[in-house]
Amino acid sequence: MNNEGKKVLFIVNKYAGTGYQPQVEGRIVEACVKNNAECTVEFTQAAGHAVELAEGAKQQGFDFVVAVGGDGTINEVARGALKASIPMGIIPRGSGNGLSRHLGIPLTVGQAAESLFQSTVLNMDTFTVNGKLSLNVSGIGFDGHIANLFGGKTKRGLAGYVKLTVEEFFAFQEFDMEVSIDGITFPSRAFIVAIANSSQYGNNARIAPAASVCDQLLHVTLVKKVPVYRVDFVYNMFTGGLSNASSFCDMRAAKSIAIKTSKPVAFHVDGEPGGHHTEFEISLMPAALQVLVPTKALQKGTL
Ligand SMILES: Nc1ncnc2c1ncn2[C@@H]1O[C@H](COP(=O)(O)OP(=O)(O)OP(=O)(O)O)[C@@H](O)[C@H]1O
Repeated sequence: MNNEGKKVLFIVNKYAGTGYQPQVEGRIVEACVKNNAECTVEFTQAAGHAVELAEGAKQQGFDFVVAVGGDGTINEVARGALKASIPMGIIPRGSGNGLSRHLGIPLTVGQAAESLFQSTVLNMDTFTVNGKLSLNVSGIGFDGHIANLFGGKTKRGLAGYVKLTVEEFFAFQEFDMEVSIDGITFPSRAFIVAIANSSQYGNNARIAPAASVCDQLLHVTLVKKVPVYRVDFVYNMFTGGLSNASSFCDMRAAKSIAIKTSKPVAFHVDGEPGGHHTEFEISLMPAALQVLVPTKALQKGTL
């Protein structure tokens, strides 16, 4: 993609990940100057602000917007970009960076900013859970429970996330539900129902190794409560080895999913808390979002 003379709006969430470093702005400006792009940097003032900024960008003459933050910020920018029909790029600054890792976007600010100028626009699938946009991985059950607890904490980051997960693991139980996948309904019981567009939550935890963001399919993984001594399950998740061969996993591909649980269960959308529901309507939006991905990553054919 030739970005010579392009006008770019960078939308920065200073509170994403482990905090803001002033050199972030410098790296962004450097990459833009090097590539003759005209750059504007806006900092989000509150949750939800990134949606507004992205939505207004097209009218202000920007060619594309760039989310600088974690999966929550990327989700907000995508909501605005979808409404305005403007392409978006990503500079990952979150704690897990699931979507960015899947898309092959470099994890350092300088390299990610530079990669925007050697990129291709991919028409990426997205989906909604009860009307809320999801780009990466959403979940019902234990991961939703953790996201709802974690969302209320002021001190975030990977260490805090791991601590909370371990503390809550023993008390949280599997739940009963009725699952409808492309119109076929069956009873099931799970600890987590992960609905994946990309392959991973973040930090290379691949809950749906076969997932692609442009296969026009959702990948649902129903996960049983795994005993703590089964460290092989965690090992397999981090090495991309989870499959239907595991007695703890039931993995399916789908165009539409509906779930009814026997009691209210917590859910999350791209890691952001969604509250508790008993009915979940999951709808695919094929090829809906224009995302700048590194051309090199696209050529590998694994996105
Ligand atoms: N200025 C702001 N003040 C408070 N919250 C903000 C502000 N700007 C954005 N937010 C909110 O911060 C939340 C967390 O952002 P984000 O998900 O990008 O970071 P993270 O949680 O650290 O990363 P990840 O989701 O990858 O772990 C989002 O829900 C977003 O709405």
